[in-house]
Formats: sequence, structure tokens, C-alpha cells
Amino acid sequence: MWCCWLVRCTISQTPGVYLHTYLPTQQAESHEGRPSLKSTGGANDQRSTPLPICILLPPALTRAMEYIYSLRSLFGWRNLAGAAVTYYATLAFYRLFLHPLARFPGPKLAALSRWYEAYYDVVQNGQYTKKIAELHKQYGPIIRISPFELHVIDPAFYDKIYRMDGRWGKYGFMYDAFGAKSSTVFGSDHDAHKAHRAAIAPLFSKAKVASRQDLIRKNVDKLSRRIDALAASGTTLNLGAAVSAFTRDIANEYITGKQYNELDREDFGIGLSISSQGAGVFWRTTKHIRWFGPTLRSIPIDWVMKTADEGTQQFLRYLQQSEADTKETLAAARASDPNDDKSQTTVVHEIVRSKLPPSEKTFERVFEEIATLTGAAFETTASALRLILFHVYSDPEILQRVRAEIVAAAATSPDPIPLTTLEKLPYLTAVLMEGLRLSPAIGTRSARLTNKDLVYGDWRIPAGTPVGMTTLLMHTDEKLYPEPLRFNPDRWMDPTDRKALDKVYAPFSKGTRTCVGMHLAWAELYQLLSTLFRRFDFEI
Ligand code: HEM
Repeated sequence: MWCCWLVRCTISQTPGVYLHTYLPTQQAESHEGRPSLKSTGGANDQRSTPLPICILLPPALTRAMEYIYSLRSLFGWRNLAGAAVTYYATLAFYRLFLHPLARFPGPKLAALSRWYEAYYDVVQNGQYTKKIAELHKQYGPIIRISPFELHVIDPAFYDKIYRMDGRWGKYGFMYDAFGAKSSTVFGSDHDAHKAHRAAIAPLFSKAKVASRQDLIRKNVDKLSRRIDALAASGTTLNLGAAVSAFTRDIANEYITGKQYNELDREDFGIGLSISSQGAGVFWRTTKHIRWFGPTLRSIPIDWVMKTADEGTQQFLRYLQQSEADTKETLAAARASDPNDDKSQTTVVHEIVRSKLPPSEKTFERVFEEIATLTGAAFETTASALRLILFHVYSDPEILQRVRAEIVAAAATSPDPIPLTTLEKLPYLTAVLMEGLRLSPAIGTRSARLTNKDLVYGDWRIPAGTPVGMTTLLMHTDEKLYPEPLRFNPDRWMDPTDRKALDKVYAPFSKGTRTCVGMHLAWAELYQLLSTLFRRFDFEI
């Protein structure tokens, strides 16, 4: 039963608005058999019978309603189902046969829909990288891994994508899920990234890092004292959690100037490490289900605190503290004209001092930069430390060799051994390089887009296509690294062999988006590991 009355308003010749009420359409079928709207008052009656019902609808809206009504027959379930089938069939045909990437090899399911990747990301808990390696064996060195993206596994192609010249954007699909599009690390746009990076990069130069050795040393000494105390009391040490706390204390103080003293906590703030490691699930899910992350983030923190486990609570408390600290530092930096006080070396001061426009210096953007920079600094360095510690303490011969080298250097150097001396020790350096080969921070591909066509062999990759490689796969390519999963520092001992691998060894990536914090990370690895190897024995 048609149960609503349509009301149409007509602006009369004379001033004033008159309302005309129409009958239900069943009562007013037109001679064409289509429903029509029939005036009770008649077209000539307009001025004579204004109705008391006061719903004023503009003519355009009324026409739209009439139009929608006339379309109602289209919205039956059969028509909707038919439209959906036609839409998806056309889309599938386009993606498989007409899309600019249609001629690239790869599984048809991946070419059809991103749900193929979602299956490995979400259901298989992050196994798409492994699947991509298998697909390359089946389809060759260049493959289509989604309707929109290509992946290459050939090391000879690495420096064609990851380079300094040209314009290189990041692929928003991969990075936007972190919800920090205006940060240096996750921003996609080439020009915006260049400006953001220029503002913070001076703080992370090799010279600047060298001038902050006291900060790293202070934390190496603190961790050593804690290990001594735990050993004296016969307590088992969670070295993995301890090195996470070490990287957090350094990064927080280096980046924000604030001390959070995680190394002083009895459990080394292990909950924070665990929740940082868990961020991958959140990211992979949000990549495919875009509302997932924003919805979780919109839940008031106080609610989450009431129900969350200890690790999540630690993480949220840290975020709240970091937010409050950033607000305070930003207010101080703005108030004191940071150009006058160059001793203030925090990212906040660097941004306030920079040439960025005021719109890029708001609290929201500054905090996005702080949160992502510290996030990029914590578990990346900690994972490399853990992997190296595990392998060195599992192999007495490696431990003995590296320890002998450090002890010999200590005999002829000031105490503590300066960073510049450590950097010249060949075996220690080989141990660190081997660790970074197997722990290149990012287990997934890093797709890039450029504004020109790229050429790979006989293939022309259209401009604007996201195309990436996966460092982990390149670092475990057995043609480059025989017995790739073996921890073998000797592969780096011959300078000629090492030089030959220069172009394809990229734990910090290369090109415009290479790691900003690499000098800081190297310094942490050198300082902490040289002390631990020299002073401590651990049973794993
Ligand atoms: C062993 C430790 C580290 C490793 C292996 C590592 C690795 C990487 C890699 C592979 C990238 C490129 C990411 C991409 O292509 O999407 C990257 C970018 C970045 N890293 Fe690191 N990183 C480490 C430590 C650090 C530290 C300590 C900091 C902070 C101080 C940091 C800050 C950044 C930033 C800001 C970027 C983005 C650079 C840009 O897009 O311009 N990283 N890192």
C-alpha cells in the first residue's frame, strides 16, 4: 500500500507560497499506465486553495523525489542483484584484460581483487611476503601482486627504484593505515615528504649523532649496572626486554629531550615492547578494512584503560605522557624563539625553527612526527640487537673472535672506546652488518611510485604504478648470499666481496626515503654490543 502523501509547492505568480497536496498514486494512474501525480485542486486552482499543511519543499527537491519515486521499480532485489553482477563482471573483465597492468604475470585472483592479499595479511597473519616469494618462483621476476601493484625480485633493479634522483612517492595504500599521513615516514607525496624530512634531518646527521655519544654511553652504563646487579642476585635477565628499554630511553631523549627511564623499571617496560610488536596486526587489518584503525582510535582512552591488559595500558600511558610532553615542549619552543637558543636539540625545536609554514607546525602535526619517529626508532633497533645477541651468544667461536678484537682495541684506546675506533673494527662491523642483513626492520615490500614510465627488461611499467621490492627477500637471495639463513659475519670480511654487495645491501633502504635514523642506530649497535660482548657471558 502506497502510504505517503507527496506534497509539492509551487511558487505562485503573486507573492506567497501555495501548497498543493496530491493524492496517493494508486488513485491516480496516468493513461500511460505509469503512476502520476494528480492535483486535488487542479492546475488552474493554484491561488485559490492554499492548504493548511505547511511542508515547504523547494521545486528541485520535489522533482528529485518524483524522479526517485519513478525509479522505485528499479530497486527490486532482482534488479539490484543484476546490477551488482554486471558491475563486478565488468570490473573483473577490465582488471583481467584491459587494465594497464593486465599483461603482467601473476595469479588471476590477485589481479582481480585486493582480498587476495587480505587473506594472507589478515587470515594468514602476515604471510604475504612469503607468498610473494613463492609467486616469483612460479611467474618470474616481475609480477602483479594486486589489481594495482607490481613486485620485482631482481636485485639488479633495486637501484632503479630506490634512488635519489627523480620524484618518488610512497604507496598510500600501504602507509595510510598508520593514520599519520603528514609524518616524514608515512607521508606519500614526494614534495611534502621532502619538506618534512628537511626539517628534521639535520638532527640525525652523522656529526650530530657523534656529538651525542654521551647519551648513548649513559644508557650503556645503566644497562651494564643492571645486568651486574641481576647477576649478583642470581636473577634471570630478560635481555630482549632490556635492549628494547635501552633503545626507547635513547630515542625518547634524543628526539624529545625527555627521559622516560625505562631501563630503571623492574620489568624493563616489557608490556610496551610487546604492544609495539603487536602493531603489525593492527596495520595489516586496517590496510584492508579502512574503518578498523580509526574506529579503535576513536574509543576514549579511559574506556580502553579499564579493560585493556597491562601491556596495552603501558602503551597508552606512554602515549598520553608523550602527548603531554610534546605539548609542553612545543609551547616552550614557540615562546622562546628557538633561533636564539640553539642548545635546544629536540625534533620539536627543529620543526619550530624550520622553514615549514605555520600550518605544518601545529601540535597535531608535530605530535604525529614525534610519535612516528620514536615508533620508527624503538623496535627496529631492538630487533637487530636481539638477533645479533642471539647469534653471537649461540656461537662460541664468533663470540671469542669479536671479543678478542674489542679487547685488543680497548688496550690502545681511551675508555670508553670512541665510536670512531669501534667503526674501524672489521670483525665487529661484519657482525653488525650480518645482523642487519637478517633483520632489516621491515618484513614487507616498500612500494614506490614515480611520474615516469620505468623499464624492467622487456617490461614497461606505466608511470604512477606502485612497484616495490622486499629487502628481506633480497637479503636472503642465495645467489648473493650463499647459505642465506646462516649467520656468517665472514661474508663481510673481504673488502672486494663487500664492495660487490654495496648496491644490494640495504637494511636502511636507499634513495629519497632512506632511514633518517641510521647513524643513530649504528651508534647504538656499536656502543652497546661492544660493551656486552667484552664484559658479559650469557647463557641462552
Ligand atoms: C636498526 C635500526 C633501523 C633499521 C633497520 C631501520 C630501517 C628503516 C627502513 C628500511 C626505512 C625505509 C622504510 C620504507 O621504505 O618505508 C626506514 C625509514 C625511516 N626510519 Fe629507520 N631504521 C632503523 C632505525 C631508525 C631509528 C633509530 C630512527 C629514528 C631516529 C629511524 C627513523 C626512520 C624514519 C623517520 C624513516 C622514514 C624516512 C623517510 O621516509 O624519509 N629509524 N628505516
